[in-house]
Amino acid sequence: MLLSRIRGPEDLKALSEEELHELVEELRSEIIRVTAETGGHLASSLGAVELIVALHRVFDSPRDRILFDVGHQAYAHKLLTGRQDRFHTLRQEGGLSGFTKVSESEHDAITVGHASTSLANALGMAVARDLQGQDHKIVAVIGDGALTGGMALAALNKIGEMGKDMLIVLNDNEMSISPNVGALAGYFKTLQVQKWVQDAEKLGKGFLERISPRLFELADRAKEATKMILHQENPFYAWNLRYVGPVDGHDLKGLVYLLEKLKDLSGPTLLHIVTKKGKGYKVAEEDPTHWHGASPFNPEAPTKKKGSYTWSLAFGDAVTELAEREEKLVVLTPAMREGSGLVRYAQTWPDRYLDVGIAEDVAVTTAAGLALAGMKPVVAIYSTFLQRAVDQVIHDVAIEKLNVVFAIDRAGLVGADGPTHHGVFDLAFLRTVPGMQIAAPKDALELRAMLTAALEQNGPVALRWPRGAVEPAPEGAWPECAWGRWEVLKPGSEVYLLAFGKTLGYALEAAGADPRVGVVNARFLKPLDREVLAELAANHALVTVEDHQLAGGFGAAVLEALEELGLRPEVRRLGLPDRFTDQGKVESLHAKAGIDAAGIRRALAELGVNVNVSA
Ligand SMILES: CC(=O)c1sc(CCOP(=O)(O)OP(=O)(O)O)c(C)[n+]1Cc1cnc(C)nc1N
Ligand SMILES: [Mg+2]
Repeated sequence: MLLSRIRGPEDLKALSEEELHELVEELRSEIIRVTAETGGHLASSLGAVELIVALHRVFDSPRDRILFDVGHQAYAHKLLTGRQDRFHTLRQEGGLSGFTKVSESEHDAITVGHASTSLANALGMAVARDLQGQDHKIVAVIGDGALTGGMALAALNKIGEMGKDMLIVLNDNEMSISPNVGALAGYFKTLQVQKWVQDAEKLGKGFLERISPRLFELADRAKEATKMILHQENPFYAWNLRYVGPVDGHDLKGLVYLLEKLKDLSGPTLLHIVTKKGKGYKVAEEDPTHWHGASPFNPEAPTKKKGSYTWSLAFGDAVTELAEREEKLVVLTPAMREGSGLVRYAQTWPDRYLDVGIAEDVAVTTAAGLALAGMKPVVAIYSTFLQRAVDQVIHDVAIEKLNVVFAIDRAGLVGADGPTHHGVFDLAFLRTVPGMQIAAPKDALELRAMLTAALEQNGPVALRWPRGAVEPAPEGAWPECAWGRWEVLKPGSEVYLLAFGKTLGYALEAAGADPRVGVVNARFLKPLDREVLAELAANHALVTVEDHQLAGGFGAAVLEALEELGLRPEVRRLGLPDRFTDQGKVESLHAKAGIDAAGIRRALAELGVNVNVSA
């Protein structure tokens, strides 16, 4: 295996052109083999293999800095930079990250997982290089999806003004997770007309010249004229970038040739390459959305396994039904149609569906505009990605008390994607916002009840639910919601478990049938149900449990309320400690954090209540 001879990118320099092509094939096979076991971002990484081989052939990492936006397409980069032996641990607890990570390798220039950060990082590194009199190269690889993010475009604006030496490679596969959206994506397609012209030119050049040099000359002029027209609108020129492309992102020889030519040019250059997401693996090429984030699969007979019914689908079914009778409902997503369970909704209500691209800030403020104009917007957004729009929540939605509903998916620890994707900070930044109401349904039926009630509130509402499976609610079921009220599910004589969201299951398991331990579905964090809290706190110890950072979370809110109520029961707070939680299976991460049933029982024991496990 040629790949096994590659201990680092320097080993690529000695390979022949033929060996480089052989290496590309071996990399693809290894990516498929391992991702089939671990799951991961298969299609994106398959599409970037030639580019990554060419980059490491031409540039000198780690002296030269190669940045990958999102970092999910960088499996070949990991394999070429000394991590083959650990590649099988990809996305596992204690294993390699699924993204680039500075602490993992000197070849990983940035720690990522959220999109659109590579260009500002590259700008900072270029300014630092020049201030320190260094002369290494800086390359940022950014996808067409990531380029829909505002911070990427804003960084381009500054990069163009400063004119710093760097190479930006736009990896254009016309895909985000679902097909890419936005005017730029449409424009890129027209530029690809050029690529088509180039390909046709390659085919027709000799033929035309033989037939009629005059005809060839006319065709050549027509091509140049087309390019001029296209280039005139080329926004990259407006950003003072040298634009090169579009070129075939799988033509290894052509890429190496171009990168050699471009690497020493002064100023910022944008190389636009066109790739096929999922390249080299038929099922992934045919359905790059499904194979974007692949679950473990049989590489010999890859099938699209029908997953379990999830919270995302429960939300998607609910809004799809609700839109029937709620004509002002509009659902927005920042590029997460599949992840937020919105495929059915988007097909059923296309006029009331908005995918704004990877632009969470735009999603929230567009929702504000919709609300100001009399509509009922629901922003479907992952907890971790909502972090991108905190100011928009405060400034554009909350100050005017707009009724925007935030349907927060992936709340809590999410597993293999690790610290860049865990949704564990939203309660802390949301509950400080005046007028924001926050709730977590215990099941799909309660989600429906809360969703309908949320759309009638005066002001913003955040509903949050975890990644994972849930029992479906009966179609057409729209129960009432006792808004703001907690639900005592089990009485207890000595202590009450106040569980928020996902941890309710653990609390019920921990309490078992022990008569001393009560369990509350503390489904409202803001407003807290102070009436029930005061009643329970009067003569019981309390244990709060949440799948969120302890700092600023549900337990903190309970402590603050107890202080305001002048009550001092014994309290234990269970949640995530003040550090980032690494990747791993969610159940294992919950056990490590002590928010599972065993952890809750340990807290009960500290309070003198040893639950009989067999009870
Ligand atoms: C991994 C992850 O969370 C991905 S990968 C991806 C599509 C990126 O498209 P791009 O064209 O840049 O790359 P491609 O896959 O090669 O086509 C999205 C939207 N996400 C979710 C997402 C959403 N929002 C933000 C801020 N960051 C991320 N990472
Ligand atoms: Mg893309």
